[in-house]
Parts: sequence; C-alpha cells; structure tokens
Amino acid sequence: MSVLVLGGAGYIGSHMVRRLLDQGQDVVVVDNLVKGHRAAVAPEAKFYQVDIRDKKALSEVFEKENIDAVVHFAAFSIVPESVAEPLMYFDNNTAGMVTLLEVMKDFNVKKIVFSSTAATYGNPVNIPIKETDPQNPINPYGESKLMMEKMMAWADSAYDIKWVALRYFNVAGAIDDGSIGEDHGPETHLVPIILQAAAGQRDYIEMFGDDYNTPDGFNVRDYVHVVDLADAHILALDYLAKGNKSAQFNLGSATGFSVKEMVEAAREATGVNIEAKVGPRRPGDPDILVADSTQAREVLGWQPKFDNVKDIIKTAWNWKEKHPNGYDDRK
Ligand SMILES: NC(=O)c1ccc[n+]([C@@H]2O[C@H](COP(=O)([O-])OP(=O)(O)OC[C@H]3O[C@@H](n4cnc5c(N)ncnc54)[C@H](O)[C@@H]3O)[C@@H](O)[C@H]2O)c1
Ligand SMILES: O=c1ccn([C@@H]2O[C@H](COP(=O)(O)OP(=O)(O)O[C@H]3O[C@H](CO)[C@@H](O)[C@H](O)[C@H]3O)[C@@H](O)[C@H]2O)c(=O)[nH]1
Repeated sequence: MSVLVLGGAGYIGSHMVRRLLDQGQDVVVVDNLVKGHRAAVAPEAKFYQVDIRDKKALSEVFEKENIDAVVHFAAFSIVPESVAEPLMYFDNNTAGMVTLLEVMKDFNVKKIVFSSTAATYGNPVNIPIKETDPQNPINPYGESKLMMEKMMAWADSAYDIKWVALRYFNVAGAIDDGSIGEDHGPETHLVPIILQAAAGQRDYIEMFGDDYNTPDGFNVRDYVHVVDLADAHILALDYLAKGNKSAQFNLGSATGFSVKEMVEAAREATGVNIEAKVGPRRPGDPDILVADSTQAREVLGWQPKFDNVKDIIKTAWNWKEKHPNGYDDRK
C-alpha cells in the first residue's frame, strides 16, 4: 500500500516525501509542477505530473497505484495573491478538493491528511489560538481552505472519509542536509526573502507595516520547522490508521516573533548585517497569529525538535548557501 502525496514537488510536500521514505513507506507523488520542482522529489518516490482538478488523470493514478491514504498539499497559498485573484484560489484549492474527494470515494480511499492554515482564523479572538476558536478568514486563501475543511467534514458524514486537518502556522527551515528547501516562484515568504538579502541577492528586506497592534508594531507570526511539521503528518497518518475520528490540530510553537525580531534572528543566524526598511502594510495580513498546539502534542504525541527561530533560520541558510538560486542550480 502507498501513501499518495499531492503537491509533493512543493516545499513542504517534498520534505514529507523524504520523511515517509525514511519510514519505509511506498510513496506516490502527484504534482502539476505549476509551483513545484521535479528535482525536489526524492527519486525513490513514483511521480505523476497531473493536475488534481483533472478527474480522469487523477483517477488513472488511483487505478494504477494501491493507495491507502492521501496527504494533500496541492494548493495555491499566497495571501496577497489571493486577495487580488480570489477566483483562482477557489478554483485551484476548493474545486480541486471536490475532484479529489470524488476520486477518493470512487476508489474507496478513506483517509486524508490535509494542509490547512492559521489563515482560516482571520483576526483571532484569543492568542494563542485554539482549534475551537472561531474561524473568520480575512482573505480568500484562508476562506478557500476553510471551505475545504468543511467539505471533508460533509464527505465524512456521507462517505465515511476520515480526515485530519493540520492548521499550520508559518513554516520555515529545511532538511538538515540542505538538499531540499524553500524555493517558491515568485518568493513572497519572509524567511527566504530575508536570506536573499543576506546573500546579497537583494539590497534590503522591506518590512510590511510598523503600525500593527503588536508590542513593536510589526506583524507577529509563529514559525514552525518544516521537518517538525512533516513529522506531525506521519503522526496524523498513524492516528487515522488506528481508526480514530476526524479532527483538526494547530501546528506552531506557541511563541510569536515579529518581522523585526525575525530580521534580528537572521542577522545572528547568518552573521550578515542584513539591511531592513519599513514599507507600507500588505493587504490581508492579521496582526498576530500564534498557535496553541496542545492538542497536537497530547492527542497525536507531536514533539517538535526546534524551539527557537534562530536554529530554524540556520537550516534555511544551509540550504540557501548550498543552492543560492534554489532548484535552478539543480537542473
Ligand atoms: N508555507 C507555509 O507557511 C504554509 C502555511 C500554512 C499552510 N500551508 C499549506 O501547505 C501546502 C504546501 O505549501 P508549500 O509552501 O509547500 O507550497 P508549494 O507551492 O511549495 O507547494 C504546493 C505544491 O502543489 C502543487 N499544486 C498546486 N496546485 C496543484 C494542482 N491543482 N494539481 C497538482 N498540483 C498542484 C504545486 O505545483 C506545488 O508543488 C499548501 O496547501 C499551503 O496552503 C503552507
Ligand atoms: O518581504 C516581506 C515578506 C513578508 N513580510 C511579513 O512577514 C510575515 C510573514 O509573511 P509570509 O512569510 O508571506 O507568510 P504569511 O503571509 O503569514 O503566510 C504564511 O503563513 C500562513 C499561516 O500563518 C499560511 O497560511 C500561508 O500559506 C503562508 O504563506 C507577514 O507579517 C508579512 O507581512 C514582510 O514584512 N516582508
């Protein structure tokens, strides 16, 4: 039996593929390579270049492979892009989930672990955020993911498809050998952008807004290491394999860092005096997102190994130093 990783050529998915292979699992990857990189997929995994909205092509993968469970990373995930192009997000993310659940139903595959997000909470009512807190997204990306969570819940009622939604906070870092890492095109994520400045590929990092309702005025986020995150997916698959009920878990560290603090941590991690300037706010950004991950720790037994952002940034810097131009260096 194989685990099917949708979006396995992307940043987080490629780390998940490596962790599954480490565990001795058979792995099948589906990715349309619109954002991902073929070179990010470990050669031991089977690869299909397929769009999950293509029902015929996706069904062929399920026909050929003996799929036991699905891990679903395949989505668009850039907050400001979703504000500008909401329908693109509802098409790729939300409509993509309709096709996927239909095919799972057709092939009697009953387990799915899903990449959800802190963006489903919108501007949170409590910090740290608990899974039971209200979900009122303030951007189309978060809305598309909340709709996907709800679709899985109804598919559970009707077809007994069991799911775990993992609501990630901000994912960063890279595998310790630096062989794969974060390379989004275009890059919009804070840590790789700060490291582009550290590597001399941009003159400075622009910090978006210094007038947020936070202690230093800069946006606060909760950063979680990508390998710790992948480990939570392994635990979620075990949880479903044991016949447990569908559930959702926050994945973060319970500690928030402002954009300014992240720049300072990156200066320490890299030894480079990275230049930073204050710019205007970016649309769709909540003030603070920090997770209460008690449920993931208690129910799944999740024990993240990284507990400070400097160490997380060091692993991202290791990847950056080895691959200054990301996967372009691997073609
Ligand atoms: N990076 C973060 O901080 C973060 C935080 C919360 C949630 N997430 C979620 O985690 C998942 C992975 O994020 P990432 O940073 O690795 O993104 P990514 O863009 O690197 O990976 C997504 C992968 O999915 C593929 N894909 C997208 N649409 C597809 C489709 N219709 N059919 C087939 N393949 C498709 C892309 O080509 C890409 O390889 C996303 O669902 C995202 O919403 C990410
Ligand atoms: O050049 C930059 C880039 C980002 N930021 C700020 O850095 C923080 C983090 O931004 P970014 O790395 O783009 O992540 P988010 O927009 O917080 O979104 C990430 O984290 C969310 C969960 O919190 C996920 O849902 C998304 O998929 C993922 O992209 C935000 O406050 C941004 O305003 C800057 O100040 N300058």
